[in-house]
Amino acid sequence: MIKTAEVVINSGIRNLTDAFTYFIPDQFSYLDTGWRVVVPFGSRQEEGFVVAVRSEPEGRKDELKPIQDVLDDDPWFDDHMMQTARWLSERYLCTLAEAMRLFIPGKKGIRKEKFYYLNANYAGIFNETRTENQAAVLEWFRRQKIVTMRQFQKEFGPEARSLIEELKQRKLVLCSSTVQTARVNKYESELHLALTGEQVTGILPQMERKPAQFRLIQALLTRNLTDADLKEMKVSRQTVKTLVDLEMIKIVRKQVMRDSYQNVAGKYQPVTLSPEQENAVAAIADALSYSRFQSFLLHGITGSGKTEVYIRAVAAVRQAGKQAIVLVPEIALTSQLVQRFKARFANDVVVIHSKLSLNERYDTWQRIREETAGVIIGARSAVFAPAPNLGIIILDEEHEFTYKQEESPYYHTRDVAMTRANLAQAAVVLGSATPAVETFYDALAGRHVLLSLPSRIAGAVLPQVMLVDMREELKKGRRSVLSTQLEGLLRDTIQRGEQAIILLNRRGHSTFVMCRECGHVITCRHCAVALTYHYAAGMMRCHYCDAVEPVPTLCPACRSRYIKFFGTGTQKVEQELQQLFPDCRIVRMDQDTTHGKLAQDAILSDFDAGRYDILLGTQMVAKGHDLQNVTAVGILSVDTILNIPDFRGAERTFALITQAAGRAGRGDKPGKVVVQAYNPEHYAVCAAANQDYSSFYAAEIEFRQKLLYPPFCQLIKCTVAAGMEDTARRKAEQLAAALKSELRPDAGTDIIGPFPAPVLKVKDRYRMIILIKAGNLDTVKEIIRQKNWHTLSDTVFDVSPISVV
Ligand SMILES: Nc1ncnc2c1ncn2[C@@H]1O[C@H](COP(=O)(O)OP(=O)(O)OP(=O)(O)O)[C@@H](O)[C@H]1O
Ligand SMILES: [Zn+2]
Repeated sequence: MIKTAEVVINSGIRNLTDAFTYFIPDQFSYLDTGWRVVVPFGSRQEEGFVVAVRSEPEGRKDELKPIQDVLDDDPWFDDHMMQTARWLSERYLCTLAEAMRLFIPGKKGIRKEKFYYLNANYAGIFNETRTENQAAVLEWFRRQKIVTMRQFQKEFGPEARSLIEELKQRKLVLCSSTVQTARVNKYESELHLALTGEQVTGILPQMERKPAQFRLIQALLTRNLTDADLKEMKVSRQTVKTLVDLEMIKIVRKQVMRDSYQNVAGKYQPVTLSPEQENAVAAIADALSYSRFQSFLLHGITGSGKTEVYIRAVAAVRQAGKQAIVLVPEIALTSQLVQRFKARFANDVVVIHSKLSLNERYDTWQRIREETAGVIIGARSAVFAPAPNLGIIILDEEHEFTYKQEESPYYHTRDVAMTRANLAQAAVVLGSATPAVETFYDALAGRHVLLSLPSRIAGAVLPQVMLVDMREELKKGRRSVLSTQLEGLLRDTIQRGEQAIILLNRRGHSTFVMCRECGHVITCRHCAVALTYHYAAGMMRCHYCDAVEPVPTLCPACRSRYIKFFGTGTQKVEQELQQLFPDCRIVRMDQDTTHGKLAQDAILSDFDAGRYDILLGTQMVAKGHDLQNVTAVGILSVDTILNIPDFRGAERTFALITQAAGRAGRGDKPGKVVVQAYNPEHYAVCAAANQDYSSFYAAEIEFRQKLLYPPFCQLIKCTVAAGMEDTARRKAEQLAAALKSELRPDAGTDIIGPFPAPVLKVKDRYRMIILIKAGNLDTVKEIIRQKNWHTLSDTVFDVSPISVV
């Protein structure tokens, strides 16, 4: 019998749904499910994941290719990860490899490197073809034996590439490639004593005449020393060498873990929990003590102290020797939370985010796997952190849409968290002031234990909200984007030396550029949307594909000169504010001002330190910040979201207004909020102005039930894209027809569309949408899988989409 492995290939190719069988050579006989390996695949070498091993008859050996190499010292995927990956691939219609790669740092575990060497038979050809230049290169090659392109470029500069190509064509130089793990460990040497303490005491007196050696040995008696320590102690290399040669001390190579958050620290100020916090913590701790799966919805109004509850729950988990994953919607906007956790748990905390280098990511993964890190903070991908001993997963601001991945696999972090925790018999805490409608529905149905924090900490109250009807303002002849009421509120606030936040969910200066004569709106060449005017850059920009164009002086349609800017973005509001309050210090925060790595952090901490009076920006300004001196918030026409034809429009509007309003009056001074709306009668706007989740939920759940939307049905959004509008339409119609004919009429499934996406063209691709609604998606998914529709290159199936448009 021989041993074989079923391997899925980590190549990122979506239509590679099958596993391939490889022969396991004797030296790798220990291989089992979950190992990462290198296998020959076509003419290349690829990374593969072993998903099963078998014994097969000897005869099979000749048909199979062998596994070439093994990537790690132990299996990367444990049993729970494997099960979670299988579940992901079932639920979200992706391949097993696509699901498994979510668990590894970076998308690939291997790196390919090409190297070049002289053709062994070169001598003959060499003599005929030498030019001076080539001779020099060949001579260099002969000395180097094997070179990489990088080494070659270093020696021969920018011409290197064409030189090598030429030599390759003449067969003077040959090329081959190797595969290496993508990971590069970092090591540091450390000095240790090679003698026992007793031996040292014996010889120390004799060393007094050698003060440098004496000092070094004495220091080593208390601790091991790094290079940095030696430098500081001014110990010379010679001293070290002498003692090493005498075998009194030894140099030990030690792996160092890179951690860019190592120096983030703060002082933890223990607080006395409010009775409600106390209840919540007790309920979670109770579930933890039984080590069984339990999920909680922590519904606490803004400023009710949810973070403190998370910290206590995590402390309980750590005390039990288990690990905690704390998920946040966006790491760049969460430095306050990270600081509070670092203050409490110091370097037991690791932070995962997209800007980590691949190597730091590997180090972080290692610390998690070895359980030397117990608190893992990160955005959605951190739900895949390889914690072997999981006790709790927390989702802060669980309603945020960033928890849904908008590319394949289209997973929702909340669902993954529930699945992982269930396997690990761990707890899940979903925290929010404005829970997702589906989450609250599940809590009422008993699927999550509902914990409430109905009041703000330490007697602080929710801010007073004033709802302003902007249509009335216009009737009164006020054309400014700021209502009279908001202008008054800002004036008072600044006069008192307090701060204000203004939210507008559109960046740029003007949201479209139009010819007044013929009505022509300037649109992107690649996308079916109007270009936005950006004042600072003096350019128009597409918010879908980032294309930039100059503002024309003449209308491209009618040659008129009456080009005008319409609509309002954050840049324009900034100008208007500056005109109204010339002495006021204003800072803007939106995608245009936050390109740098820590720009958002810097803006927030400057604002918190009082270096500005007004913080103005897109939704970024509304998220979770706890700023003591902010007493006023202005919310400008956020209800335009309601015009987007999507069933989550009301939920988004309610959450955004409530969260933004919740930034006011968190310190000891009361807050005031002005909400400017064009739809002030809409239940989402009214309920948000009253900061009343229950009345919003009651209205919203009725709407969802009436029109049959989640949680009363399940959805798949299918998008068909093509370079030509006709092609996209035809393909979508064919797919919709095929779906309908495959489904039995009584299957309780509804196929809607195809209809054009609201922005029909993005990046030169036309997009048609088909919506599949069903009480249960199992049959539909089975059909899609059988027909292999999910592997079509121009078709995407988004299971449980965040929006239907
Ligand atoms: N028991 C307590 N005693 C005193 N202060 C507390 C207590 N619990 C929390 N706080 C403080 O109250 C403030 C609000 O808490 P926190 O930021 O956790 O609220 P939150 O519920 O997360 O709010 P949001 O949903 O608006 O982000 C913080 O400054 C926090 O330090
Ligand atoms: Zn565009």
